Amino acid sequence: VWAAKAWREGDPGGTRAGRRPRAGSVPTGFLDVDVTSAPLALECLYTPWAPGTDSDGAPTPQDCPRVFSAGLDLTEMCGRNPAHYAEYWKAVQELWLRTYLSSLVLVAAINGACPAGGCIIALACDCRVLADNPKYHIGLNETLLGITAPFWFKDAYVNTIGHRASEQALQLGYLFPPSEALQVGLVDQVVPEDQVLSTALSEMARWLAVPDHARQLTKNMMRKATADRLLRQRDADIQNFVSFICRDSIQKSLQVYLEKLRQRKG
Ligand SMILES: CCCCC/C=C\C/C=C\CC/C=C/CC(=O)SCCNC(=O)CCNC(=O)[C@H](O)C(C)(C)COP(=O)(O)OP(=O)(O)OC[C@H]1O[C@@H](n2cnc3c(N)ncnc32)[C@H](O)[C@@H]1OP(=O)(O)O
Repeated sequence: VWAAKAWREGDPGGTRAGRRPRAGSVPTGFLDVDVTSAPLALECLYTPWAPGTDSDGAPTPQDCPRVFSAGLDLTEMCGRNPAHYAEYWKAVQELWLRTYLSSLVLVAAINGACPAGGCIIALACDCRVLADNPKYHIGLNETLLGITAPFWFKDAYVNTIGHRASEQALQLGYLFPPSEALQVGLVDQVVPEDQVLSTALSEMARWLAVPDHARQLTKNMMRKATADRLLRQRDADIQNFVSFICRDSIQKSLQVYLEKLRQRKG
């Protein structure tokens, strides 16, 4: 995810400088969210979680080829205690709210698989450019893990692809290949893999050409109601998540899913 400031400074690679956790950052287990300077924190957003990385530093696209984001780190939702789940979910909410409500222009350059939590971060951006590779699926696949997408994931989906398409895709846990993602409006452009970053930069230029104050006010006008819905019930959402994830049946489902992933690897 590239944010406007780094682009303006002509140094998108400068985003790498912020990879390591800094003082004031919240260890989320998938990304370090700087609670002291929200807009700055967004400059170093990369992927929530990707194979081969850990919470010591956010991965870069180069570190994890083929994966934009594997979604939320399932090991954070398995075999832990309720206090851990509550803290984790609060951080997930915080990440989404800050991304979704950012006044910066955010363009998602999606150069790999983008399931669930990865999709939700991409959806929080203003625009999505996806590499044309049949393996790069995007969508909310929670039901296939035996879990439910929270209402605010669903809201972001509905806002982007509409009610009927969301209803179907959410129930089926469907992951869209690039051509279908474009067709349904889940992404805005599908381009050859080596053109993802240049296309994202062109998109960024297009959005930045609009007077900032007008664009920001409009963005806020369009997004406020959705964000407010979560803001009004953040604590209840955390409690729902904790009681849901603590269920024996859900823990079992997640463990089975993780085990399948590990076996698939071997
Ligand atoms: C009625 C009341 C309702 C109340 C509801 C309230 C709240 C809602 C409740 C819960 C919502 C929780 C929301 C979760 C959102 C998510 O993001 S869930 C995560 C979804 N992600 C996935 O399904 C992706 C799974 N991964 C893959 O498909 C592949 O890994 C990949 C991304 C396509 C990459 O493939 P690749 O071949 O490159 O890598 P590997 O498959 O070999 O993976 C390597 C390694 O990584 C492990 N792993 C993969 N994904 C995850 C993950 N998301 N978390 C943790 N670990 C992961 C994989 O197991 C391998 O591990 P290793 O063998 O130990 O190296």
